[in-house]
Order: sequence, then structure tokens, then C-alpha cells
Amino acid sequence: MIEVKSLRKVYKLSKKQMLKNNTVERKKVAVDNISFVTNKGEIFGLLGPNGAGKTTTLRCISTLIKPTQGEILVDGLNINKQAEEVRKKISFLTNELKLDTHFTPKYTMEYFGSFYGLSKREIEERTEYLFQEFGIDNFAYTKIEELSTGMKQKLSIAVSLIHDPELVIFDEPTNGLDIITARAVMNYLQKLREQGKSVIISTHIMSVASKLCDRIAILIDGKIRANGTVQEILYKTGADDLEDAFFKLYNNVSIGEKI
Ligand SMILES: Nc1ncnc2c1ncn2[C@@H]1O[C@H](COP(=O)(O)OP(=O)(O)OP(=O)(O)O)[C@@H](O)[C@H]1O
Repeated sequence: MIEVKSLRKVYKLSKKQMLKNNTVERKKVAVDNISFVTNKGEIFGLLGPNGAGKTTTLRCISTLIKPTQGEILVDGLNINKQAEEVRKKISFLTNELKLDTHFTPKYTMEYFGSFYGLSKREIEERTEYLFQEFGIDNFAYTKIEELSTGMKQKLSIAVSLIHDPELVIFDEPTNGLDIITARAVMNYLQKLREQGKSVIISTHIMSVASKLCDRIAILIDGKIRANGTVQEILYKTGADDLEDAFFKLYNNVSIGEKI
């Protein structure tokens, strides 16, 4: 279970960033006082446009960056005070993990497995399971540089899952994936849910959110504008579908209203 309580993240902007963002403000509020809870056995989605604060939220939960304010608990563990223990429970997945292309998939799994303190036998079992799951078994001893892009992406995901984490956090799970790889990844996330794991994803794609997620928080401009099942969000916004709901919320934000 993850509890995010009144999370706020403010970045200090460098002069270069101020120029790039075309602003005279020295600070950027990326996430503004958001709260939500995710449960075991469910896929929770953060849905929002570019710059909404999705990655920042996921990186705070994953202990990669520190919140400016607020509290995050992972199975009751505080991400600031018990970061090491939290890290053992979670995996922050990205299909853009940079792998050493001179190594083979098999060696890469051994390397990362030992990094997590797994025994040889545990590494062997997890590797066999994940390679089968993602169709990597026939390429176990092929140098990574010779693998297709889709295969490399699937290997990145398998590597991130070597320690069988309780909680899987996936930033934009289908980004940059071909349709077959994207389906394999979505199917695997559903399997994790069936195994009772907590899964949090971020996405800007409505169909991914509505097909995959049990509950969704719509994040716009650093704030949660709606939170619930798709049905609950449709009811609350009076929309016909998720895209319609999103634009109603988005337009309300633009004209300074809140639902
Ligand atoms: N390290 C940083 N320094 C300064 N500003 C940042 C930093 N990281 C993100 N931001 C800004 O914070 C806001 C939220 O960014 P974030 O990456 O969390 O959004 P996002 O919803 O994940 O969008 P995207 O899909 O574009 O990554 C954006 O305005 C972004 O420019």
C-alpha cells in the first residue's frame, strides 16, 4: 500500500532553466499538495499531459528525489526515514534503462541480481521466469547490441523486476514501444496485479489508463483534479468517456475553476 499525503515538490530553477521555460520565476511548483492511496492488487494510474507532475510524483515515491513537503508511506515505511527498506520493496521501471550492450541478457540479470543480494539460485529462477514471460529465452546469450529495440526494452523491464518487487512503479509504460511489445508489457502489469502486487503507472494515453487502471488520478498542472474509477470520474464530471472527462477538467483549470 502506498499513501501519498499532501505531497508538494518545488524545483529551484537554474538561469538556463529559467531561460528555457521563458520565466523570471526562480522556482517551479511541479506537484502541489496531492494526496492519494494505492492498494495491493490494483493498478493505479496517474493520467495527465506533459509537465503535469507525473514523473516527479513517481520519482518521489521511488526515493529518487526528496519531496519539498508532505509524507509518503510505502507499506507503512516512510520514504525519507526508511529509504533503504523502501528501495528493497519497489522497482522504478523504465524501458529506457541504459544497459551495457557488450553484455548478454543472462549476464546482465546475474549482475543486477547480485546487486540486490539475491542468491545464485534465486537469480537463476527469476531469470528463467522473466525471460519466458517476455520471450527473451532464445536470446539469453546474444550480445545486447545485437538485439532488436523491442527486445532491449523488454530486457530493461526484466532487469528491473529481478528482485520480485512488491510495488512496481512504471513511468509511461508503453512509451516508445511497438504495438506487440506494448501489449506484452500491459499483459505483464495485469499479471502483477493478479499476483497481488501494487502497480502505479503514469500515462498521457487515455486508452492505456482506461483499459489498464482500476483507479485513476487525473493530474493537471501539479494538482489532482479527479480521482477514482473511470465510472466514478465519468459520473463526477458528467462526461461520456475518459477523454471527454479529461478535457472538461482541463478546460475548467484553464478558466480557473475547480470541480
Ligand atoms: N529537475 C527539474 N528542474 C526543474 N524543473 C523540473 C525538473 N523536473 C521537472 N521539472 C518541471 O516540473 C514540471 C513537472 O514535470 P514532470 O516531468 O513531473 O511532468 P510529467 O507529467 O511527468 O510530464 P512529462 O510527461 O513531460 O515528463 C514541468 O514543468 C517540468 O518542466
